[in-house]
Amino acid sequence: MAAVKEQNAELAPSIGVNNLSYAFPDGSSGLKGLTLDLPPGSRTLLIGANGSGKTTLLRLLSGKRMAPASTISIAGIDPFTSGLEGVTYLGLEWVLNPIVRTDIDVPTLLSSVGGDYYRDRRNELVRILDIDLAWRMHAVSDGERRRVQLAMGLLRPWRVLLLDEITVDLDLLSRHNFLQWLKRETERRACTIVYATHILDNLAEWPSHLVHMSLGRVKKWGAIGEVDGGGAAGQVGGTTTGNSRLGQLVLEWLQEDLDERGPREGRGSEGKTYESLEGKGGYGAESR
Ligand SMILES: Nc1ncnc2c1ncn2[C@@H]1O[C@H](COP(=O)(O)OP(=O)(O)OP(=O)(O)O)[C@@H](O)[C@H]1O
Repeated sequence: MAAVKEQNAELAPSIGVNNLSYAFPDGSSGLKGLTLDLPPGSRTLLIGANGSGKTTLLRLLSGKRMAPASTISIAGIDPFTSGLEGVTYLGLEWVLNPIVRTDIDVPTLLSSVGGDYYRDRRNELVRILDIDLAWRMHAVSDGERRRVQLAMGLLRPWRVLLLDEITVDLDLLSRHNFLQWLKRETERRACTIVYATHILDNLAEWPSHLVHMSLGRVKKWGAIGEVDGGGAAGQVGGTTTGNSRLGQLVLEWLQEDLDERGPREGRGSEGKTYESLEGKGGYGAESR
């Protein structure tokens, strides 16, 4: 198992940033002299105040904004000039896509982004994100909608995932399960994650690297433990602060609620699962 993890980590893309400065079209300065070297298979948390430049950096890494030549390389390739395959950026624009507010059902939506092809991933994401296949998207809550969006965005097996806080609508247990799934992805596949977030609950064991951004600069970065002298895990999500103790308590409450509810099958959701739909000759059955 350890050997598999190491092999996956070696094959995953590295992310390099070399003295990157960026000015917005209006001339204002966005980033100043950033240098980073995030290793293959790493899970990096981008930490910084509102306006510190996290989104700007992620958009540059994704190739959505053009960085000066030779300042960014992903697996050795400039993402803007070479249009890298396998880089998934999930941020605000993606969240605002109107399709997920129309009167459309979940299986059709997932099918439209390759769900029938990536069947195992689709079923796993539906389970991990606790999605009800009977939902219609014009009549779900914000968090339910976000879960379906996440399943859509993560379905294709990305090699680099750039997440700009898109878990704000998830309840504590859903977010916890989602973050654990992301961690497993980096352990079983060759992939690398950069995640900008303000929500540090349940993240103690998650990151391999931290980047601290302030006013368009990187103030500190490195492997967790090097950056903070080994203290961040306790502060971020351990049992040393009142906030994380509260987080733990809420997590347990939600888990109890879920346990009381039991599995979806047989309660109010028409008993729908992908397995049952396929068994009844429903979605995707003919392509089996
Ligand atoms: N298109 C733009 N033109 C000019 N300035 C911009 C533009 N977009 C963002 N900025 C400015 O750049 C700075 C960095 O913004 P950015 O969105 O990268 O911050 P952030 O760290 O992601 O913040 P948050 O935590 O609030 O999401 C901010 O001060 C913002 O006002």
